[in-house]
Amino acid sequence: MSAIDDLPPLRDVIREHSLSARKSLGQNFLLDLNLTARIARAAGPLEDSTVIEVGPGPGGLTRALLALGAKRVIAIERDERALAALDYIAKRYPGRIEIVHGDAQRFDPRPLLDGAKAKIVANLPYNIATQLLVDWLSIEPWPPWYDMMVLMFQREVAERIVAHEDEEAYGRLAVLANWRAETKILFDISPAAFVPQPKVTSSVVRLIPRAAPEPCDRRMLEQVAAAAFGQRRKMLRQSLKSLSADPARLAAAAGIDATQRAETIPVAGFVAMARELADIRATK
Ligand SMILES: C[S@@+](CC[C@H](N)C(=O)[O-])C[C@H]1O[C@@H](n2cnc3c(N)ncnc32)[C@H](O)[C@@H]1O
Repeated sequence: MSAIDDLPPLRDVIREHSLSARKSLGQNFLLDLNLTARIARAAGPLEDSTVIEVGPGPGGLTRALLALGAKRVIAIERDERALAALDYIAKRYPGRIEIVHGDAQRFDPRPLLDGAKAKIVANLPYNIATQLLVDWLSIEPWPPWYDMMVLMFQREVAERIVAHEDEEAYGRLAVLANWRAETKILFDISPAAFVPQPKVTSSVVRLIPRAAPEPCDRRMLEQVAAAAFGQRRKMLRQSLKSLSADPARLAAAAGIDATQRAETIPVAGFVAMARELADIRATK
């Protein structure tokens, strides 16, 4: 019997289904059900929730979500071998889990949600984790179809998500993430908890989408952040040249001193510059 349910230990499931981890699928399995329960609990009370899980693998996190009362888990998995393995969970929690075979990068859960908000909870495959997050933060129209994300990343990526100005990890990802969501690193998980062990520590990050982020065109924001951080050691009057013939004026119109560098500008400053850029483009 396991720590959270009456199902077999994950090591037995992996052995029975020959689920040796594949690097190409970013597979590092978390076999400690106390830890998967800690991640599931970080998503708050689950009783009325529909949870989207990316990459359930042998099902450690899936089991925790269901044991803690998630009303429904929609799990999308690319690895066919894992689909067969997950059957034991479907039998234990009839009607509460839907397993979708496919690529999370092409998966739109909206038709399955009937307008209700979901939570995204996942130990993401590290090779596509950042891109998945950017896609979820770029959803239009905003607010999106989820009301919370609890996601595991490599520690270094987690730091780039939650960073603020004047911090080393501050960059394009933090601007997008903190513009659209409240972000927080909740706790770390050591490499020793995974099979196989990754080289680096992982962190669980919670993102709660803002209902009304400061209005601006997301693509303009991305362009300003890309130009400014593309030359992060340069002053804005230099780094924004690719966007505007008069970058000092663009910054000044947004209330920003163009002798500053990208890393010192808060998200609100990027938003103000994105609005000015949109105005300049509109009057051209
Ligand atoms: C880091 S493992 C996590 C497995 C499990 N949730 C756990 O915590 O032990 C990532 C999982 O994502 C799956 N995966 C990889 N690429 C995927 C994709 N594009 N779409 C859906 N699942 C994917 C892998 O097969 C693997 O099961």
